[in-house]
Formats: sequence, structure tokens, C-alpha cells
Amino acid sequence: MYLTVRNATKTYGTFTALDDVSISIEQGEFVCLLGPSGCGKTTLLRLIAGLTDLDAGEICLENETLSALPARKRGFGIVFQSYSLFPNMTVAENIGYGLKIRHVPADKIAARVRELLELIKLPYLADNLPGQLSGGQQQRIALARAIAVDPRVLLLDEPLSALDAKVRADLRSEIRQLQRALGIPTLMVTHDQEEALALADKIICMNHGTVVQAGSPEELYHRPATRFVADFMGISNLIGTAVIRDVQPDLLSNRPDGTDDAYVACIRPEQIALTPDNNGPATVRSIGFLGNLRRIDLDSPFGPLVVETHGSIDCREGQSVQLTITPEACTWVANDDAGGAA
Ligand SMILES: Nc1ncnc2c1ncn2[C@@H]1O[C@H](COP(=O)(O)OP(=O)(O)OP(=O)(O)O)[C@@H](O)[C@H]1O
Repeated sequence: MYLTVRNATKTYGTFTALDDVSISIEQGEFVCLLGPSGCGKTTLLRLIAGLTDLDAGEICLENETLSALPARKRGFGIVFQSYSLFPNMTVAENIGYGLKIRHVPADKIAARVRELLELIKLPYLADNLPGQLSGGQQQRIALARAIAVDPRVLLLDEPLSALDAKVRADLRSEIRQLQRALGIPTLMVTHDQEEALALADKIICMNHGTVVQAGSPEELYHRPATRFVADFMGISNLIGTAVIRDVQPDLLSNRPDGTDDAYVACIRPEQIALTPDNNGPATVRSIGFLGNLRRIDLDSPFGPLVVETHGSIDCREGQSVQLTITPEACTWVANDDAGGAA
């Protein structure tokens, strides 16, 4: 483990923002902290950065305890949602700032700034002021400034959320490429599950100040541990045990033992097949065209269902359809009853 947080707790008055949280980041890993607004993501990032004090717990980098080390001595690079560049400094001065305060010689700073401007593909902007740049450009500069000092860890707090969809998607893949090329262990806060799925080696899913599940994007999507994770990570059809027993009992074959309330089935929309059938038990309510796929809303004996298909589909709104669902399509997840909190 490169960076570890053990049993971190943080309270504000009587409110517990983080409750006994433990996480780890490996060397070179890209980790996303994902969860709904207010779940404690930013608090955890700020604790790691040294911008907030821990009430209890420990933060270690390799074998060094960081808890007593002030933020500026941790050697971390930080990028915030608001670009937070120095408005009166040029782009080159902004990028070189961290090196300047470390008394690096001017020629070395100039060379490093040139190298970073090439890396973020903005070599022609060196002499501009931040106010003359687009949001996406400013965020690239903020990233270059954070990387300039060869940080031991890169901390990103919702760096893309102020940008529009296209710029956001472009910068997302650039951040990924840059992080891969430089191998800097990175922790990024986001509330956007698509962003986390696309970027992360590991996702740490949080709710109400605790870690609900940590794992690869594939694990969290295909094997969510709880109803909250299933609901938060993409679209899922969550169906109770009693309904399944009534409608299609063979789907219960993989269910763990426990009371009816203990588990619900999570069936992803791409795992349900439809066939037009005038005597079929389900009815198509609406069909949405999403470019590369179609999303179909159904009324069914299971209740409302969402189905997605990449192929063309031979049915129309109002049509009756037959459903094919196999027991393997059901992931049984603990019913933490937190679906509503997502
Ligand atoms: N300085 C503070 N004083 C009091 N309460 C705070 C303080 N900072 C954060 N909180 C509370 O702690 C909780 C967690 O906040 P945090 O910013 O970590 O959430 P978050 O998951 O990053 O949410 P968001 O995505 O909305 O930024 C929130 O309920 C917030 O109101």
C-alpha cells in the first residue's frame, strides 16, 4: 500500500462527516471517491491533503505518518473544482509557482514549464493571463501547476464538474492519459458514476460518511454489495424477493439464505431480452433512442423495468412483449434500504 487512511473519523459539532473510514491507494493507481452530495468525499480528500485535521485515525504514506505534517510539507498536488489559478500571474508563472517557492533556479523552471505546456498541449498560452482562457484551458493549467512539483500524490476535487459535457469528456481522457504516462498515484472526488467508471482503477463508493464498497469499476457494476451501490452505479432493476417468488421463482436459485427483506435482485438493463408477443406479460411504455443504444421502459409483472439493447428492436410503444431473464442475470444484493438516499 502506498497511501493508507486508517479508521478516520471527523465530526463537525454533533454531525459525523466521516465515520471510521479506511481506504488505500497503490503506487500508480487512479482511485475515485464516489458518492452522493454530502457523503464526506471532500472531507476525506481534505484530510489527506492536510487541509482539515482528523479527530481520530491515521494517514500514512508508505511508512511515514502524515497526521502531524502540514499541507505544504506533504508534497501533494491538488486541483480544485474552481480553477483557482492566480489571476495576476501569467500561465507560465502559475505553472512555475510551486517550483519558484522551492527556490528552483529560473532556467530550470522555464524548462519545466515549457515541458508541461507541451504535455497539456497549450504551448502557445504561456504569456496569457488566466482570465483570457476558457474553463477547460484553465483546468489544464491547474493540472500542470499541480504536476510541476512531481507530487507524491495527486488529489483532484471534482476537477471537471464546472465544464460543459464535450470539454469534460475530452479533459477526462487527457487526465487519464497524463496520469498513466506519469504514474502519479491519484485520488479524485466525483459524484458522477460515469466519470468514475471511465477513469478509475479502483472506485471507493461512499454514503453517509462511510465506505460502502471499494473495488474495480467492473466489480462495483457487476457485483454491487448493496442496494445503494447497485442503484448508484448505473441503471438497475431492483426487485424484491416476494415479487420474484410470485412471478418467476427459478430466479431465486442463486439467492443467499435470509429473510425476504434481507436481499433484493439487481438485474442490469442489458441482461433482459425482449421478444414481441401479443400474449406476452409485459407492455412497452416508451422507447428512447440514445444513439448507440435503445432504452425501453416496460410495465411488467415484476413492476416497472428498464431494458437496454444495442441492436434494433422490433417493437413499438404499447406492444406486448415476452421477457427472458436467466438466474445468472440476478445479482442478489444486501437490502441496505439506502436506495432512496442515492
Ligand atoms: N467546515 C464544516 N463545518 C460543518 N459541516 C461541514 C463542514 N465541512 C463539511 N461539512 C458537512 O459534512 C458533510 C460532508 O461534506 P463533504 O463536503 O465532505 O461532502 P461531499 O461528499 O464532498 O459533498 P459534495 O459532493 O456536495 O461536495 C456535509 O453534510 C457538510 O455539510
